[in-house]
Amino acid sequence: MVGDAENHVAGRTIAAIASPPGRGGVGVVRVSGPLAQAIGLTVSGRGDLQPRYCHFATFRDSRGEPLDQGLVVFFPGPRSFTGEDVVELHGHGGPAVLNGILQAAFDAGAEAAEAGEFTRRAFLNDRMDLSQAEAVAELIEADSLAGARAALRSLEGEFGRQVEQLAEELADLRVFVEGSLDFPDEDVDFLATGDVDGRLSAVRERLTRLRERASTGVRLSEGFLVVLAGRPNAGKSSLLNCLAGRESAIVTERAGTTRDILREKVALDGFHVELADTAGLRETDDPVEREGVRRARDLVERADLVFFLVDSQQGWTSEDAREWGRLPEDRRVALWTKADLDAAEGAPAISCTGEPGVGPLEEELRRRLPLQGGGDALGARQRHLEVLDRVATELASAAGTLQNYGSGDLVAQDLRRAHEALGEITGRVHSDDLLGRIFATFCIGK
Ligand SMILES: Nc1nc2c(c(=O)[nH]1)N(C=O)[C@@H](CNc1ccc(C(=O)N[C@@H](CCC(=O)O)C(=O)O)cc1)CN2
Ligand SMILES: Nc1nc2c(ncn2[C@@H]2O[C@H](COP(=O)(O)OP(=O)(O)OP(=O)(O)O)[C@@H](O)[C@H]2O)c(=O)[nH]1
Ligand SMILES: [Mg+2]
Repeated sequence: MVGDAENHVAGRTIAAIASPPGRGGVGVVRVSGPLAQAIGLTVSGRGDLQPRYCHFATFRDSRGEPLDQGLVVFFPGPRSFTGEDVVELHGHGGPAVLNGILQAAFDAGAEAAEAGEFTRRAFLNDRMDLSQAEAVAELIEADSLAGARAALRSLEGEFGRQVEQLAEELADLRVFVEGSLDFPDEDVDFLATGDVDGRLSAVRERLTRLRERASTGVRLSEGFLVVLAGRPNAGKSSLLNCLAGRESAIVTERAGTTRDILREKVALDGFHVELADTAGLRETDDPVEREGVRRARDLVERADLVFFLVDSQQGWTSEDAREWGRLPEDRRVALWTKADLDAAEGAPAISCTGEPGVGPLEEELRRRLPLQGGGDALGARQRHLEVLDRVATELASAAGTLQNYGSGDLVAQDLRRAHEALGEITGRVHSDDLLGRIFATFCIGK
């Protein structure tokens, strides 16, 4: 299905509390759809609403009982967030008041908005493409300024424009390659004359660059998972506490203290790093500890980085060697602990209680995690990376075929698939199912 406004008949008028639950200075009930203006008039008791103007009013319920003093704003479509008539009722930010105002809007003809429905309407009414709609959610979810900036770049349309540009270049290439298929008997090698090869490499390079910017954006919002693993008593929980700056995990001199996974978030260069303390790795008959070890091994598989802690007083044992061997090779870093007690060599050494502190661990984090590139990151989601990877695979296949003087048909097919996949990012090509999955993750009122 192709996303255009005709597909969307805005019959229903929707309403929801747009501000977060809880209490705040001000709270907003937002209404969108054909009845918005009438609802604004009814709830505010006013005779008229000047477009895009803040009116002071007393909001009343359907029996005429006063609910709140507030401000009402009317945005006639299409110059509104959703592209439809929108009314905002700004009241005091408490649950009783806002639920009362929302109920008054329902009584005047509105229906409850679904999660993300305002933004979904903005998309369906061509106010924004899908990457922008998703950036709205990224922006709201951002809890670092770097993450918010990346989301804003995408909200302003930067991601969508980059994708569209790639799509146009692919469209040109397709036209050329498909055109050449109509002259199979010509002597001239059409694919060679049009520099299809060169143009394709240029597109692939831009795609790689875009993938990097989007992947940094995903990282900014999702952060990194760093697992502290090691044999019992290595000092994992002490390290977690020290990095978190609070006594999060129980620390004792007994081996096998930790069983559950404990998580603490820290910030590093604008990125979130989630540190996970785990049960000491060993074979044991204790069923509780065994479950802890199982969970630790599971988590290691999902980690971006695993620190394997080794007690420098104990030295590197055969058990350490065995556990180290089970860790993912490309994501493991050995770390001597308790360096205040014993000088260790070979791997970076840290101490939670004395010299050299935990600086060497931070150095390793900076060395091993891709923390750079935040400056031009684009707010994006895992879904976008998957699409870009699919596009890259198709284009790699096209390039391979070209290099081997393979059939133009195959090249055309790969280009078509790549081109179509790109459309899933901006929503040029979308299904109701895709929209359903995307907007279900939004909050009500967004
Ligand atoms: N009170 C309030 N604050 C808000 C929002 C809102 O809906 N209400 N937003 C909701 O997310 C964000 C702002 N986004 C908005 C985007 C477009 C339009 C809008 O009316 N656009 C018209 C007019 C543009 C103009 O005058 O330049 C348009 O695009 O035609 C409004 C809000 C953040 N702050
Ligand atoms: N001197 C010194 N002692 C430490 C340091 N880190 C941990 N310890 C001690 O080592 C012992 C074990 O520390 P934990 O942090 O509980 O070790 P763990 O790896 O979490 O152990 P399990 O949960 O049993 O797997 C405790 O007595 C800590 O006080 C350190 O940097 N210096
Ligand atoms: Mg522990």
